Amino acid sequence: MKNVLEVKNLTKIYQNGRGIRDISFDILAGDVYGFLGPNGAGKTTVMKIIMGLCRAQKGEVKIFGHDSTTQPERAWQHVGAMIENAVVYEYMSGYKNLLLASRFYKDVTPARIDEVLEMVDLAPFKHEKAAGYSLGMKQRLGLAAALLSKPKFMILDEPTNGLDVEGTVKVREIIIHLAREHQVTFLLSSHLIHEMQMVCNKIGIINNGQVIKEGLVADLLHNEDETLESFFIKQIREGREERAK
Ligand SMILES: Nc1ncnc2c1ncn2[C@@H]1O[C@H](COP(=O)(O)OP(=O)(O)OP(=O)(O)O)[C@@H](O)[C@H]1O
Repeated sequence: MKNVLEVKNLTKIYQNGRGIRDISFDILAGDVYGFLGPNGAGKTTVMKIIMGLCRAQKGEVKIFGHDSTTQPERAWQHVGAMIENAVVYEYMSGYKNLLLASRFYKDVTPARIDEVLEMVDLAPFKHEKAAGYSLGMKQRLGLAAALLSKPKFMILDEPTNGLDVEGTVKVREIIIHLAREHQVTFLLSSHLIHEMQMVCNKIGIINNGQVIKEGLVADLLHNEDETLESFFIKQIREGREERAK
């Protein structure tokens, strides 16, 4: 199985002394990799570095074998990402927002814009100004933008942030469909651990800027009663007790 993402010894310490330390992990083709961690653990920082939105002090990132610092265009060529909040121009319609986003890519046609609007259930609202969209609709517009170029690897930071139950289920269905039918590989972060258990085959738990546990969900959960949520809480509490010693 080929490596889609290789992260090695990534370190970034902000001026306040917080950040991430020596983070390493790989994502293989076909993985739906869930990044789990409490608030402030470092998930967004890792994703931002992978996408070149901030710079690491140490370490390297390779995407499809291309170094993100020395070969950024090749590294990000087949990547779709939504990190932190969706970038939405409020004074434009949903459709025009996507038209603007499509200029970054060579082959995105108006038909593809309509296709992604359908996928995220925004087609009926496509000519309305985004200023009138709810938070969940803006989030779905951001996801539509990330889907535009038919990426082979998607990085989604809290993709269900602000979505209602139906929106959350919709995002889950999109991820499962793309992973199964189109072999799209994913790196996802979410606080909704139950959601992550439904879509991810592999997880990495990050706490205090370090990966403290990683593996296939099927290998990590030892008995039928154990859920990803109970496993996660156990790891975080054990880590806290260890640090208190
Ligand atoms: N620009 C910044 N300046 C200073 N500190 C920062 C900055 N961005 C993040 N941090 C700190 O780095 C640590 C990791 O933050 P990060 O946003 O990566 O965590 P996270 O796991 O994504 O959190 P959340 O689940 O709350 O989104 C936190 O302690 C945070 O306060």
